[in-house]
Amino acid sequence: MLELTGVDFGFAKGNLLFQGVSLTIREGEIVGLSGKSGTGKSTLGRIAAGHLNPVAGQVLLDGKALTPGYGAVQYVHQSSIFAVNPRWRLGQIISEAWQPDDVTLDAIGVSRTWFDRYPHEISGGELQRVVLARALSPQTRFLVADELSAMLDPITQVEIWSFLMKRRRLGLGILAISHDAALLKRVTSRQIELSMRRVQAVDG
Ligand SMILES: Nc1ncnc2c1ncn2[C@@H]1O[C@H](COP(=O)(O)OP(=O)(O)OP(=O)(O)O)[C@@H](O)[C@H]1O
Repeated sequence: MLELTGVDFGFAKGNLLFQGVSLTIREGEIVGLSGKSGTGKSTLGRIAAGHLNPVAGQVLLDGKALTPGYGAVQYVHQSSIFAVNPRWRLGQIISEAWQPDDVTLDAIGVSRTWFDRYPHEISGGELQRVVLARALSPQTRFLVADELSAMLDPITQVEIWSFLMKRRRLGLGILAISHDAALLKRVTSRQIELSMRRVQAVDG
């Protein structure tokens, strides 16, 4: 179980972006996170993945503090270009994490023919899929999917979410951050909304 308890965070001292945020994602659960632009959804997602430390509160994985560098919680952002080394070829970028099997690559829509190319030599949507493939190594137990499919065409979006829902049935927990209410309704079992300084349940 991935738990955030009483999390406060602010970029500037004395100016909190949000306060006392608690949320839980169980294995095999997809939780939706929505909220107005700038409320801190991506920031909360990065805290959940251990990329940022909260000012107060805790991030716990199975009741223990999240260990930096351990890949059990992966964060995939809408702007994948910032998440890759531009000097590395795509094959190297993916194999930094693991060697994905053909089933995973096909399901996500990643072609091995791209592996010799650099990040700027594929499209934004293709790069998004490469970053997702990299994030889904067998040791990944929770995925923070931050506007994961916003750059993708509707068919690819459906294919990727079908694959993620299969992985969910195998135990993957997902925090799905999105402005797309229809998508969240379709893929999540529970939704929460981040508004200034707090989080509240939308349903279930
Ligand atoms: N490194 C930073 N330093 C200072 N402020 C930051 C930094 N990163 C983000 N912010 C600010 O923190 C606030 C929350 O940003 P965040 O990206 O988490 O919001 P969001 O809810 O995900 O927004 P959106 O829906 O537009 O993606 C924004 O006002 C943003 O400008």
